[in-house]
Amino acid sequence: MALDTSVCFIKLELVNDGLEVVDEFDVALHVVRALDAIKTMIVERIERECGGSGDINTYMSDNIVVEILQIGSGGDVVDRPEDLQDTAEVQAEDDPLPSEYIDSDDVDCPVAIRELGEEVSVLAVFGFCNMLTYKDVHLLYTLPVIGVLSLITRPFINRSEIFKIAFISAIAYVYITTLDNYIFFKGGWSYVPEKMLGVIGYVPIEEYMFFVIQTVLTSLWALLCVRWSTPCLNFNYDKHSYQLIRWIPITFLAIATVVGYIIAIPGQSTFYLGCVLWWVSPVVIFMWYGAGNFFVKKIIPCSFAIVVPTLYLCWVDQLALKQNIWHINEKIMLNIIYVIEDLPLEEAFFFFISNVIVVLAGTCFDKARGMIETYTLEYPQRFSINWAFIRQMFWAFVTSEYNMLQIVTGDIKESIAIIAIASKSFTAASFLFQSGIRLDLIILYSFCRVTDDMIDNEFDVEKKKRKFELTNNFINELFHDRKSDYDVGTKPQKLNIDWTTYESELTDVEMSCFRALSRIAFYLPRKPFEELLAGYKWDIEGRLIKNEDDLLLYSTYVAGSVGALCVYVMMYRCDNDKFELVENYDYVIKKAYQMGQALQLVNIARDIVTDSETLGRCYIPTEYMDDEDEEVKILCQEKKPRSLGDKKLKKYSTRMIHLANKQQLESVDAIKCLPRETRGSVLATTDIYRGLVSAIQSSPTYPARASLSKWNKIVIGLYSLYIKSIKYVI
Ligand SMILES: CC(C)=CCC/C(C)=C/CC/C(C)=C/CC/C(C)=C/[C@@H]1[C@@H](COP(=O)(O)OP(=O)(O)O)[C@]1(C)CC/C=C(\C)CC/C=C(\C)CCC=C(C)C
Repeated sequence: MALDTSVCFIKLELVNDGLEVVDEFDVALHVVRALDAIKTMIVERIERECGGSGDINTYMSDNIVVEILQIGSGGDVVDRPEDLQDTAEVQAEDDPLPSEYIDSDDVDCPVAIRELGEEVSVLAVFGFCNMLTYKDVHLLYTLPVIGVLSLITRPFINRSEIFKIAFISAIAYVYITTLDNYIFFKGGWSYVPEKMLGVIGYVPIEEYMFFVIQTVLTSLWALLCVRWSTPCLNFNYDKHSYQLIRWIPITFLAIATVVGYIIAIPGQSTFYLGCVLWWVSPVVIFMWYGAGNFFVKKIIPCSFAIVVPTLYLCWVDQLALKQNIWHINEKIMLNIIYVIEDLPLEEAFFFFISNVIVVLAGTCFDKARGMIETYTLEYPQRFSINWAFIRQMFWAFVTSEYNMLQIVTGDIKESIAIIAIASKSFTAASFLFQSGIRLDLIILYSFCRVTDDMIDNEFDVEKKKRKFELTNNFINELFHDRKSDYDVGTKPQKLNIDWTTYESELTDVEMSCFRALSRIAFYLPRKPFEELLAGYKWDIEGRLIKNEDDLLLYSTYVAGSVGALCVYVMMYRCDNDKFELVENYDYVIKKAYQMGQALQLVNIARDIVTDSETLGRCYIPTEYMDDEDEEVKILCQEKKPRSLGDKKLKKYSTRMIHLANKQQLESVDAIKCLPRETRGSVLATTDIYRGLVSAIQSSPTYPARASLSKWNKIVIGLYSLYIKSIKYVI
């Protein structure tokens, strides 16, 4: 066995009123504690000499090996540490063993012990084998976990998340550094110098690294746990319960601060617990004030975000304690409860509470961002790393939701319900975007959906026309002050829309979608909405599609326009304000139109049968048909698409799919021009939708309404998000 031998001197003093052993040299004490043989011998010796009984805790260490070569007896003091500094063999040859020599079965290195009346001293040469250092703990147990989490969270990391993690790490660093130095200074923790890179103040360098490492690790994990819900769904508008949830925990935390301060007496068993309580509670009080209600609404994902890293870090800590990398002074702990072997309650509590702080700090950030994204009019600053935005974040954090208009969240809830029912694919895809983009895409989707349904599902032609007129008026009112087709605003403004006409003629759900759109319309251009309406008009008039130019024009109206609007959402809501100035903006918008066309072509290729059967519509270019009049009659009047036969239906759909593929191929590279954080998600969204192509083509007959299984959507989505997108993000 390869041994890295060292010499150390251990002094054990017998305290007069008992036989307590006081350590002066921590490292050596670890050795003593690690060795049953030494413990037994010392206790026997103490009992023989002093008539008392010793109580020395024993910790068997896997990686410290010791052989006891020499023991001083009575006044015969062995005082030659130099002799022992060489090697065990030299020591053994030079000095014949005294009678008290203890031969231990399971140790390899020499130890000499001497006694000085009431004082027992141990001179020990011990060896470390395969010993972990604090640096190794990071290299083996914390940094690889961060590496894995970074890979998993890569598509969801944006400037805002980086800013959040950096901000929390900086605060945690300053805050915990002070506490840690204080506890080390008061002797609460000690460490083995050989196992550290060095010390700054009272704290090892690796410990400073640990503050940041823990914050990053827990924040990345928390991101995976908590990012899936739209922030405004976690707002509490009930003032009474809001105040209870806010003040009851704050009262307890205030008491904990005072109690912690009182019991944090250096050298006492309550010192560690007291320090943690009085240091940590005030900061939790501050965060709970602004985000406690938000946290409670997300209690399940937040708990998961706290508990998993806490358990993991406890396990790593126990490992390090076992390896004697650091040591907690038993005198400053209650010493009653050990969570698991070697791990005292206070230590586990320290990890728990520090993770609570990290997750709660993230929640504060998410709540503030949620307020800003939901109440754009009240919080007009876009994300930017500057004082104006940070100030806005602070006000959004301290503001109680019940003081804000609840109808805003009500409208968003309606929009979420609409997308959830109408499209599983878009619902799933929406979760791939960060919360602000997700929210506005959902608002956009539901507006498009309800207006499209007004045309498709309304069988009374007059009513249909009236609803179209209302929508047209609404768009005109919304964009009346725009100077050009693609003119957009950068700051939200109060709108002068007379809602009474709409309220009397639209359903509640439609009203919600109209109101929700009106709140985000300031940064959207007018033209794509006009095109969308042109597409609806096409449908109302039952206009036929004569050729591929017509097909592309119709697709531009109903879907290209949507693609362009999606780009505006992503540009405005992304976490990079430079996107206002992107040079090739026109190019991206043109390509977004093309991508929209590609998806609409897939949609038409899939829905030949349902469009005919349910709506009496035909989007197949009539130039494809062998007998135009006959086939249009079958599809639009008789509504019997199957009578065309599978072969023909497949032929038409295949031609349209070819056109879709061409549009998709020509546009997909423009994804590179979108904000980085959205690229993977856009690719996944469009790929999931385009997955319908293989569903249509793999069916031997023309399917009624081809769809993808949930599993297939997941596989395509993950592949696009993690693998295919690499080309577009680097
Ligand atoms: C992730 C997410 C929530 C996205 C929302 C996108 C959005 C706002 C879609 C609107 C959909 C809609 C209802 C439009 C009305 C007209 C219509 C029916 C269009 C067809 C959509 C299909 O939806 P669905 O399957 O639910 O329709 P039916 O049940 O058949 O009635 C369309 C096929 C249009 C879809 C088009 C897009 C989502 C645009 C895609 C383009 C981009 C995201 C831009 C990419 C950018 C570059 C630079 C390439």
